[in-house]
Amino acid sequence: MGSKPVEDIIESLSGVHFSGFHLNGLQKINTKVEQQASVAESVHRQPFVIGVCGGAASGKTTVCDMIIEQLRDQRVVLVNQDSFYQNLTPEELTNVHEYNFDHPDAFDTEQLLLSVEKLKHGQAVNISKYDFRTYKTDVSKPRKVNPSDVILLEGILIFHDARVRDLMNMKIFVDTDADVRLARRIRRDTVEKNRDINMVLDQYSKFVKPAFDDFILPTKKYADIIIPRGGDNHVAVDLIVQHIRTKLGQHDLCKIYPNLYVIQSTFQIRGMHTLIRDAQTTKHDFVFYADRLIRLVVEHGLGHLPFTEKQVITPTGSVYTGVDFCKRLCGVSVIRSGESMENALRACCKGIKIGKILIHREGDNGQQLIYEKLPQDISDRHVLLLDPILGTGNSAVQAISLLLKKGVPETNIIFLNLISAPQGVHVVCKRFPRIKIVTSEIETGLNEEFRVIPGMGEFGDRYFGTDDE
Ligand SMILES: Nc1ncnc2c1ncn2[C@@H]1O[C@H](COP(=O)(O)OP(=O)(O)O)[C@@H](O)[C@H]1O
Ligand SMILES: Nc1ccn([C@@H]2O[C@H](COP(=O)(O)O)[C@@H](O)[C@H]2O)c(=O)n1
Ligand SMILES: [Mg+2]
Repeated sequence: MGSKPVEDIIESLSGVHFSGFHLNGLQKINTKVEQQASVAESVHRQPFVIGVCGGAASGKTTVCDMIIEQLRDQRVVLVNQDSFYQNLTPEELTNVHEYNFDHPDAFDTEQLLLSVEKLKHGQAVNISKYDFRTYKTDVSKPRKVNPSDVILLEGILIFHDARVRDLMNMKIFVDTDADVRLARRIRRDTVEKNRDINMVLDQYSKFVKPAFDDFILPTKKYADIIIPRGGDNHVAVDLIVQHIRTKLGQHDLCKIYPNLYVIQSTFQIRGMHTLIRDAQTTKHDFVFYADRLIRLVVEHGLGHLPFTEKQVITPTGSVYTGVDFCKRLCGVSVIRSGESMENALRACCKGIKIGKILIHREGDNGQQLIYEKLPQDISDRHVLLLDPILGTGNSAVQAISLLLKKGVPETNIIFLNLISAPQGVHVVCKRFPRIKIVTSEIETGLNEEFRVIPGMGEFGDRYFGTDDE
């Protein structure tokens, strides 16, 4: 390898980076679909689970409906604790007015746990709807509940069992005055459930009120958020939805590594990814949409540079207090695919110096740095390291190690890429906890050939058009 000229190596670069599968035949991709799907299943994103508790008729369902309505662009499912009411024995059915529907034992909590755990792990479950008239859960055809981004768990005793509470990422208690709850309950039970008002009042004083005091109210302390006035409280619901959106926008890895930034996904961004990941996309379109995405990543990365305050006078003679760009910066591209990001960086930072690093994989010896050309004063600069794909993290570790050896402080390095495999993120973030990584999507993982999946193929070949047969 030592005798091979740099140009030859650049020519034969497909396979240098562990990034994306080679486009050497769709058959290869097809035979791997099953395996990729199983990997995808095992590393699926954890849904955000929200528990909504409160007394009967406090407005739990109403609050859930409001959240679902506001999150209509997300996949949200509502799981009602009512669906896990135990079926009554014939004897209990005969004396149904003596049955305590507000006691924790009235629910099949083991079944509820099983269902929610399955949903959390990305599996669909069948959940029956509870029928308040027949007191049965199995009368109607069970509803197939698919795994979703958000799971709302609603019920009077949903905070009672610690194991169920532990499945929740957020706990909401709907706090509505007892008289309002009673008034609503009377209306609901007499009108919707066709029950006799005396029975409703009897049930309330015998079971509902004592159970509220003994089992429901004591779980209010577990709530992260208490909503007074239930569905009338639009401000509280708006804040909750905002929080859920922030959490959904964050990849689980961002919670582990605070220096990992995944740019906020939009349908435009998803659309661009769809195009560049499609093996059928033409070179022209690939370059066009990759450039758009790269520009977004670069702009986001620049946002992490330090700034100084600056005041200017506007044409109206007013003072505008703004900021001045960081001047001491440079780019470093990892040849060859990283060079695809240089134009976007130049377009954003006029006259920016851009250095280059070439890393090659040789046999089983791992990555080898074989070429570097960096600005002499690089140790005084903030460095934007450019490589569109973070796969195993081996190339990134080589590149970052070189920068550190050149005296660049770890905190001055911002690594920009289009897609990152979790494995690469772990490797880089653990080894260099103070660098920043900015990416536009986190991948499912790596296949057995260490290629990123779902990935987008050999980026350099597709971008520079060297993947033609
Ligand atoms: N803010 C509100 N104003 C008026 N009626 C309401 C309000 N919130 C809920 N309700 C009514 O009260 C009843 C109980 O509300 P619901 O959301 O089903 O409570 P829960 O799920 O806690 O039992 C329903 O008939 C609903 O239409
Ligand atoms: N067969 C049943 C089952 C339950 N209840 C009452 O429903 C209340 C819980 O439902 P929410 O929608 O209000 O959360 C609870 O207070 C039970 O008493 C019932 O009346 N009949
Ligand atoms: Mg309800």
